[in-house]
Amino acid sequence: MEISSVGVVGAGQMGNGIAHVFALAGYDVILTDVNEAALRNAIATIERNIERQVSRGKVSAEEKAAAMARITTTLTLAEVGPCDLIIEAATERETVKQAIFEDLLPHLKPHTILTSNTSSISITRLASRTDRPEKFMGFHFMNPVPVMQLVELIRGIATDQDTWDKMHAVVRKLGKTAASAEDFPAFIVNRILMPMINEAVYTLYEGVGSVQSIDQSLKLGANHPMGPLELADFIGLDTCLAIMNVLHDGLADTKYRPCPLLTKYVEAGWLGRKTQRGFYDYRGDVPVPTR
Ligand SMILES: CC(=O)CC(=O)SCCNC(=O)CCNC(=O)[C@H](O)C(C)(C)COP(=O)(O)OP(=O)(O)OC[C@H]1O[C@@H](n2cnc3c(N)ncnc32)[C@H](O)[C@@H]1OP(=O)(O)O
Ligand SMILES: NC(=O)C1=CN([C@@H]2O[C@H](COP(=O)(O)OP(=O)(O)OC[C@H]3O[C@@H](n4cnc5c(N)ncnc54)[C@H](OP(=O)(O)O)[C@@H]3O)[C@@H](O)[C@H]2O)C=CC1
Repeated sequence: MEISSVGVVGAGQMGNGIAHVFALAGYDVILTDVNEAALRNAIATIERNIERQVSRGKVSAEEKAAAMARITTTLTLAEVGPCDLIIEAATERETVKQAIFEDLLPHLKPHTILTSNTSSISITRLASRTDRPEKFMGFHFMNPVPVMQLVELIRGIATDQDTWDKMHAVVRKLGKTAASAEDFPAFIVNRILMPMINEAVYTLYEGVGSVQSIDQSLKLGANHPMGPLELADFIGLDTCLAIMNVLHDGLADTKYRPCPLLTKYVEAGWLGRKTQRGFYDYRGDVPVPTR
């Protein structure tokens, strides 16, 4: 069956980016969240980001209007159940994701494919709690979704070939490129990226460099578009810590232990850009390092 309707659960920075690219590619999108303000902010963000593409001549005004008209929002999770494809993009916590899939089960169509945008959590374990582990896989977009070319596709132990092929076809229709990963903690991108970010936080914690010198070193010395601390703030420090914990627990190797300074920032509620404060303070005109 052709996929035409897509349900996106969680309207944070990833959920809004995912809704954006699917709507522009011609899919009907229903976006849901537990938080009404998150839904309102998501629509405003999508509008702004597509307008940016219009102003750069990448998208026409007609395409923008058609894409915006394809997105609806709801606070009722059950309403996304009948979609052909569901992408869960809620907070990086296994209990949250399990509860979402459990609540969705009675409302699904028999053919509905379930996916998670998780950065690190076991696809096989999430799938095993549903009635369709063969129609379940990891569908991992990169941030910012409208800009980044890669989508990591993760095969759970039970994912069948038809589901796998269908998601590859969806990635092609989005104009993006798929990378295949087996289901081990944090898959490929975050298995490599997050220990680097964590090491940057240790470098700060041990006083080897300041926020500014660490970020400048990787930007000018290794040609990274963002420094690792700037990138951590961009991803969300809660998400970075959650991924490190999955690596640490799942691979049982002390080389993945999260830096205590990262934990401290998260405990303070300084989660990066989304809360206006992290390794930088974003409340003024320009970001100011907090250490
Ligand atoms: C944690 C996980 O599970 C996995 C992850 O996602 S890890 C994080 C992966 N992401 C990264 O590593 C991002 C690293 N940073 C970058 O690549 C760049 O800094 C960046 C692309 C985010 C911004 O690039 P920049 O050159 O500083 O900014 P800017 O010039 O404003 O933007 C570049 C282009 O993207 C567009 N853009 C930026 N954000 C956008 C958005 N949200 N929506 C639409 N377009 C956007 C801009 O309009 C611009 O388009 P043109 O090329 O047509 O001019
Ligand atoms: N940030 C990144 O760079 C990337 C993140 N990811 C992954 O994407 C997912 C989302 O991350 P991100 O968008 O950054 O996180 P955000 O914190 O920006 O957004 C998460 C959203 O999910 C909402 N939410 C929480 N519980 C539920 C629920 N039960 N039902 C519906 N919505 C819920 C939150 O609401 P509230 O705020 O009220 O709790 C919030 O609006 C995570 O799994 C993350 O690991 C993947 C790639 C990159």
